[in-house]
Amino acid sequence: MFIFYFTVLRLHKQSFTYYLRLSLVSDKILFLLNHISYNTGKLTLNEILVICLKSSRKCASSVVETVCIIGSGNWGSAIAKIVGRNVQRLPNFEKRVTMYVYEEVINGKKLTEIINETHENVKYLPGHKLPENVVAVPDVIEAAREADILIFVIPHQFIRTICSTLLGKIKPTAIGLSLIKGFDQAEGGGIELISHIISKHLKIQCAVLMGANLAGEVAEEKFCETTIGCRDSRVVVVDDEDAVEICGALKNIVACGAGFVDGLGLGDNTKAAVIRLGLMEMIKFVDVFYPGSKLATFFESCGVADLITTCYGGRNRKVSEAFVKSKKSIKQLEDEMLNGQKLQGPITAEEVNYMLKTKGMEDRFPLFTAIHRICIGEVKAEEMINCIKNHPEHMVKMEMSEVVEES
Ligand SMILES: NC(=O)C1=CN([C@@H]2O[C@H](COP(=O)(O)OP(=O)(O)OC[C@H]3O[C@@H](n4cnc5c(N)ncnc54)[C@H](O)[C@@H]3O)[C@@H](O)[C@H]2O)C=CC1
Ligand SMILES: O=C(CO)COP(=O)(O)O
Repeated sequence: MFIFYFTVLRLHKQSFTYYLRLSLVSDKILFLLNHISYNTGKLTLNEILVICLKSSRKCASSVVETVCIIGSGNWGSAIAKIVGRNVQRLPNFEKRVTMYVYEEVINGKKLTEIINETHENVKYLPGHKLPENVVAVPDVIEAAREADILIFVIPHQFIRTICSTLLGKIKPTAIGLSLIKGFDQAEGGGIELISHIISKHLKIQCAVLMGANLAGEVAEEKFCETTIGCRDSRVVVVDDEDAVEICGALKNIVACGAGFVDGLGLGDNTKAAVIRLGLMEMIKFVDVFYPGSKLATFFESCGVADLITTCYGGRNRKVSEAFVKSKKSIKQLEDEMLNGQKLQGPITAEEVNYMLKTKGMEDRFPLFTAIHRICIGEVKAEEMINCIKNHPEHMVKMEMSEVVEES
């Protein structure tokens, strides 16, 4: 198994050959991203992609690929806007894109009907028109049945149900791309990556896309980067796809910590400390449980950039701040503040804690542990201060300075 990953900021003419080579096997997922280099004045990803597609064997054999988006929340709808537009202007894609919508009734009318009539997801991405070729479908089997490319973008707690519904109902040749940030609990006290659940249950390859991608800003077509992790034996770069995905899940826990700090009014210096210590725990987590990953991955968009954007502009931060100020439960605030959107951080903290506790390793990840305990009301948010002050990262530094002084 091999992987490639890239940060879109690196796209410029010099790297063209490199991407051309990669695209021969990864063209299916690259088409998503043309918006990212929007307005850079450099060779855009879309330009590269169009040329790549023309050179690919797939194009020569004129295979037409069908895309299905499984999910229609805030991020799912933003992605649908981009994908719907790109398939219209790229060859070799079926123009009709299906989008699975978890049906609900809004002001007496089904959300799927509203989307198909007004081309707007009025609940999860209001104010943005979706392309007319994006069709909302309430039955996930019907939405996915004909798809060659399945883009998974639902809150992570629903992935197992969706996978069991889709089992045996999709094309065996389909490939997956997961945009889902989170984990699931594995039997015996561990965690399972969402892309692994998809691959294992549906028996398809599944790449991941993670990055500093607040959906609202992406929908507004503001510049952003992202990181793709993709296993494909014909692509040789680094074997770090798990780390890309784990970054996306863990940063949501740290964002809750940043929200607690905001709620306590502790200021930007303290928040920066939480972000830094959170990053250190993310690195250690991957080192301990997924050894062999590359430190460089944490400096891609999926790592430090996503951590920063979520700790400043994300929903996990926002609700966690309100949690401290209001004394209501996280669940209550999620329902009151997010209008159906779902938080991933508190459940991910619980999943991670389930594993750390089973393995007797809570002490080695004190920030993740404290954030979980605060989320479930076991300790007060003020505990964050002790946790930061006594974090083992400081102890390591002290020991090192003592050694220097002694010598
Ligand atoms: N919103 C953002 O800025 C970003 C989100 N993500 C990730 O994308 C994933 C999806 O998040 P969003 O699109 O933001 O969703 P969301 O939180 O905005 O919306 C929740 C979605 O879940 C659906 N839903 C509710 N109950 C369901 C059920 N029982 N089964 C299936 N679906 C159900 C709702 O209909 C809605 O579409 C998450 O893992 C999130 O971390 C990643 C990058 C950015
Ligand atoms: O993942 C995100 C941005 O990349 C969104 O984070 P929130 O779920 O905290 O809004």
